[in-house]
Amino acid sequence: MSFMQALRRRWQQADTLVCVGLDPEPARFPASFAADADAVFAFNRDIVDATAEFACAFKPQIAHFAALGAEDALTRLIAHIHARHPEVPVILDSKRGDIGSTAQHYVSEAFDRYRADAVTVNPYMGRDSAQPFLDRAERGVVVLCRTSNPGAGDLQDLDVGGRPLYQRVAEKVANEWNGHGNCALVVGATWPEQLREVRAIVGELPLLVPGVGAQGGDAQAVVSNAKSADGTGLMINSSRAILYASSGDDYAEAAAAAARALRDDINRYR
Ligand SMILES: O=C(O)c1cc(=O)[nH]c(=O)n1[C@@H]1O[C@H](COP(=O)(O)O)[C@@H](O)[C@H]1O
Repeated sequence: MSFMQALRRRWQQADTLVCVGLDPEPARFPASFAADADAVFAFNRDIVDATAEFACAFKPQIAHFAALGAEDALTRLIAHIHARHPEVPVILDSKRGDIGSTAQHYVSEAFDRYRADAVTVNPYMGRDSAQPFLDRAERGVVVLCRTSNPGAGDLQDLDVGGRPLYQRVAEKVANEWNGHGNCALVVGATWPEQLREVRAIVGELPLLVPGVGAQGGDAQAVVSNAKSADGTGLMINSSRAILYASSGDDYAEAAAAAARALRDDINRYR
């Protein structure tokens, strides 16, 4: 099953638009992990098992693993998700983009080494840098459009022929890069107005929306501005607010409660 099929099925069957972000920071793990040599895997596994029923996708962020030399933990974590929660697709957040010959290696990294179902991609280098990802029709390609950070507008709002660059990115991806129907866009929850504009441009294209929780984005504003016509179309990501909901022994229950609360909050406005 392709990433897009799995995502749509998950939206319908589990009735959730929550993407659970997996951004390990060992300093924030509960004290019980201090002596665990495999803490990065074990903590994330527990979070995954506790939150899977509320998740339309999991999104491990690669730098959080690579900086710790924990690539092996990432490999095993994604394998664990596929084995135990095969209905929940995995988006590897690596924001790649390079000349085509190098991009091929990033494609292998995401899809063959880590076995992710989708990957985040930076469009700055243009179509040929994204093409090796786009060619893997069964995998998702989630392209940065209007990111959640305070400086997003520095480049993404630059005027390009009377329209901001991020709107051009949205148009290009929806109309030119999506030949295999495997594209999605990243638009931050911190920008409700831009979410509305992007939704108007891209029709039913799925949007990955990070920025609720720790970055302060508002779920109601996201849903009312950016849901698709059938009340889906969104992967609303929260990482730290779920992962570190409690630093006590109840970390897994607290993560599940946070994911459930976000799901319910989102569903109230769909
Ligand atoms: O591509 C992303 O996932 C992403 C894009 C963006 O515009 N903003 C953004 O925060 N992210 C990622 O989404 C996650 C947000 O984490 P929290 O702020 O803890 O929920 C991090 O892994 C970021 O790297």
